[in-house]
Amino acid sequence: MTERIVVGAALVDGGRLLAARRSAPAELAGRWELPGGKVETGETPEAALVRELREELGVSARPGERVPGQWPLRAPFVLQVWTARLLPGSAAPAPLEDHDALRWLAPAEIWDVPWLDQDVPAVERAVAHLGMGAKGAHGV
Ligand SMILES: Nc1nc2c([nH]c(=O)n2[C@H]2C[C@H](O)[C@@H](COP(=O)(O)OP(=O)(O)OP(=O)(O)O)O2)c(=O)[nH]1
Repeated sequence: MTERIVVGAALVDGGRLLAARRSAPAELAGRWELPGGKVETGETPEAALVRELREELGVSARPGERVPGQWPLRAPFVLQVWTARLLPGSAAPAPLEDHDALRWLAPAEIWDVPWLDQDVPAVERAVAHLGMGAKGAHGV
């Protein structure tokens, strides 16, 4: 089966990472994820990221670099993560679709939310990549 990419944004502003709580489907609702979504045919992951952040959060964002690695989701999907920043003049993020809460997490708060299980390694890598690791914060 051909792999399909879900892009997740490690959206950072003021040294904090945005986490979004899913409102659907039932098996994912209440858990936290990196905002994003499926890359469509003919679309680059970066373009998908910008589109999804506009649709889901109402923001104007620019993608940064890819966080190395990819993480398996329900087949055929795999999660890839890009860093992202809000463009000057962007609206503040709002949970317009798919989510019912948003939080900007400071480094010491990254593990305060129940991330989707499959997102945990991706968030770990993103946080390390961004230099946001808080000593002793995870699993202690
Ligand atoms: N956006 C996002 N989706 C994730 C993450 N982790 C994870 O397991 N998923 C799953 C949830 C969904 O089954 C799938 C992404 O689909 P989605 O519903 O967000 O994407 P979409 O907006 O393109 O949705 P669709 O209407 O085309 O189905 O990947 C994550 O960190 N971010």
